[in-house]
Amino acid sequence: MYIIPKTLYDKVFDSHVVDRQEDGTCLLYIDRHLIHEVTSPQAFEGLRTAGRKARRPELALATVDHNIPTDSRKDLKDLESFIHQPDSRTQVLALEYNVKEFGLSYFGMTDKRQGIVHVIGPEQGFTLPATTLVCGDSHTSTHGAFGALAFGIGTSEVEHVLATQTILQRKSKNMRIHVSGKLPEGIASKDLMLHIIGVIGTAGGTGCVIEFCGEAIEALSMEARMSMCNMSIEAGARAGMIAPDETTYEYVKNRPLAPKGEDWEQAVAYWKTLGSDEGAKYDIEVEINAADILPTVTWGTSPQDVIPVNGLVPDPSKVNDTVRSTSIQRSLEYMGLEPNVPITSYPIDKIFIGSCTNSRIEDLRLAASIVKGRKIASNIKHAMIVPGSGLVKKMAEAEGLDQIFIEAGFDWREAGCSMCLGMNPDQLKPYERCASTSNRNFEGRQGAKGRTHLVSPAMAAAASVKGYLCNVREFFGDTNTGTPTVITNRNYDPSHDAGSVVTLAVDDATDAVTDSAGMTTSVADGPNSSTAGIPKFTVVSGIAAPLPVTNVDTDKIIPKQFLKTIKRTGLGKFAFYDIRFDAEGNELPEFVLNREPYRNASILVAQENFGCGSSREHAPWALNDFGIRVIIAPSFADIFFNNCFKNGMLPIPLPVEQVNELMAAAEKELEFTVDLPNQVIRYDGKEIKFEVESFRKHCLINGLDDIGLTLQKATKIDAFESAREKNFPWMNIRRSRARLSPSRPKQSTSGRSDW
Ligand SMILES: CC(C)[C@H](C(=O)O)[C@@H](O)C(=O)O
Ligand code: SF4
Repeated sequence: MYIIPKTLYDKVFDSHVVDRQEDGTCLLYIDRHLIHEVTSPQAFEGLRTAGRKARRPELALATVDHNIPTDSRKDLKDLESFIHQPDSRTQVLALEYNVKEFGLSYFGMTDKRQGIVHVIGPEQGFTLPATTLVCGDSHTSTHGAFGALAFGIGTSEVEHVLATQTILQRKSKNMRIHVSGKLPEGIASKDLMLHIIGVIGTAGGTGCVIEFCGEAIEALSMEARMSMCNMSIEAGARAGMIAPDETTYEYVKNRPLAPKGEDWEQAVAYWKTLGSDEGAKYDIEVEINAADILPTVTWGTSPQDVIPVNGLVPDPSKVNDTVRSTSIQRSLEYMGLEPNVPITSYPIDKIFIGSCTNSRIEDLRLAASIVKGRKIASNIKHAMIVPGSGLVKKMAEAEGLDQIFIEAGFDWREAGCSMCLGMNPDQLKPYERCASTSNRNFEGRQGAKGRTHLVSPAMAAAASVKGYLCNVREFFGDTNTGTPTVITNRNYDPSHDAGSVVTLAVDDATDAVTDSAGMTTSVADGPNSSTAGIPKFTVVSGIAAPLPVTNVDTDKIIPKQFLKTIKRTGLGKFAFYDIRFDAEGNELPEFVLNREPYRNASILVAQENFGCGSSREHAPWALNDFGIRVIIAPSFADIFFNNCFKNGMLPIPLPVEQVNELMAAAEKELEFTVDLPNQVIRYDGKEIKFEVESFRKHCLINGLDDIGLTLQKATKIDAFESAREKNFPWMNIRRSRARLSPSRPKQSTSGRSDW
């Protein structure tokens, strides 16, 4: 019998399908769910309002990371006095309240296992090969480094997963990025990934799951693989994946939540079958030669704006494409750069080593190996090291890395997202230039008018010493300063840390099943399976606003400071805040939505890759609240596209020529009618047909809440779960009553951090 060869992605996806509809929409089982304070309050509120419970609370792990200050916690008494920003505090307290009410495991601020969601998942062995893992966060792609299918979701989907332990998904395309050869000395996986994004562009992976493979990938450590998969989202992909191998098993083994004993043997035997089959088909293939990679930096305001560190700032006058040339011009103005000047000529003000891309122990070791025995340059105003988790911090301190950094002049911080997105006090001031190991260099990302250059940890460390972006490889041959020794102390084993020991009590298995079965009965029988929910969408007529800009990211649609709400409403007045208002809050007359008749637009016509970047559902909430119900563009970022449907909004992808026609009509202030039942846009006596998936159309027209629809399939989910428990016992997480986490702040109300 001929068996169709499958890719790694096909295998993991197919093994999680609970139900497949005729139009290809699948109900996928979710094995792991990470939760943080920013994208979850509205999801818990939704459950509460509908009287729903969390179906498998033990499969979720929550922590606080985005909002929290990274100041020393030595004097932390309570969250009220520690988190000064009221909205940030509210989100953190809301999570503490919610994890208790819904019975989820939680690492709060006094727990040393707290950290950035994408650092703590792998660290705890919560992330495992062959599993499906989601989080209301775009960088969930990080976990694909283990051969998991891991992707970011919106808040409505967080609610869906909590209620049903499943998610609605369509199969993405398979993309393979093969990296041959060996990475040259001093070149990190961050350089490689920035180079790849420069090659394929921020929309290059749209609609795809990327599999990274080849000699250079196999040689990477798990930390380095995580940095690559983490930034797959910056390449527009739904997820990034790397087939598990001995490096993976070695990393996972003995982690607190990793399978043990016989389960471990069974798990590894299964993981070994996951690699893509010989002859498996990929929709897109990209070949990269590792030897071509130089230390890479970004010069602009999109992660695709990369050059090798020895390169010159690009010259927009040399670019024929006018849209591209204007966008380069705008980025250069924002970044305060002159064309044709070496990127190394600009002094750097701040250094940020941290974020879910580069805050793991290996990143810190590399940075320490560069700054050891040196001092930061006099023009550096502030250099921060922000470990990704309390355990990374502890490990680094055990190795003496903190002392190396402190002696060099760095500020040694507590774990959190920190200056990666500036939702907390760590921010750039206007016009400050930062060498940052984070993943996004969008305008205002690290602070209003702040200027971000994305680099590897070694490059950030080198910039801290020189005071400007420089080639880290100079440090390798620099006899005055000595060759950096890479610190490779691997003796510290987090699984031996008392704070992270997990005992699996046999009787807990019964608890989990009873919980689950009890809940399923209640959701299937009670009012909780009601399907009424979102506003109905049939025909929308109105003014269409032209926004002829590519790569409109969700940071631009709704900047970070407005993500601190615990509601879904009221964001319309903040939509496009930074390009709609000046620093004093006055409207900028040139912005389209500030002009008549576009202030009353219900339709937006935009360009490629609309809604890229962060998974924040606040972006469609803000547009919806402003009055926009339809967005027309040549392409959309996956998570944003999904999020629109969950809110009764219709994103319409059309070929670029048709979008341009509509753009011209919108500029003439013509009214459009978008008729969903007939799938047609009418304007100026003309018609343009559009496609929409039949299930999504059905839900929009009838205003159906897909949680209610999914709950009607509870019997199928039950059957899938039972088979899974039997065939893959190692995938379960069973709570132990054995241990409570140490010292919690008084108001820390969570009760289930007790695996
Ligand atoms: C807050 C969250 C929705 C967001 C994301 O999805 O990426 C954040 O982590 C970011 O990096 O912008
Ligand atoms: S990208 Fe930045 S803000 Fe987002 S999860 Fe990672 S560290 Fe946090």
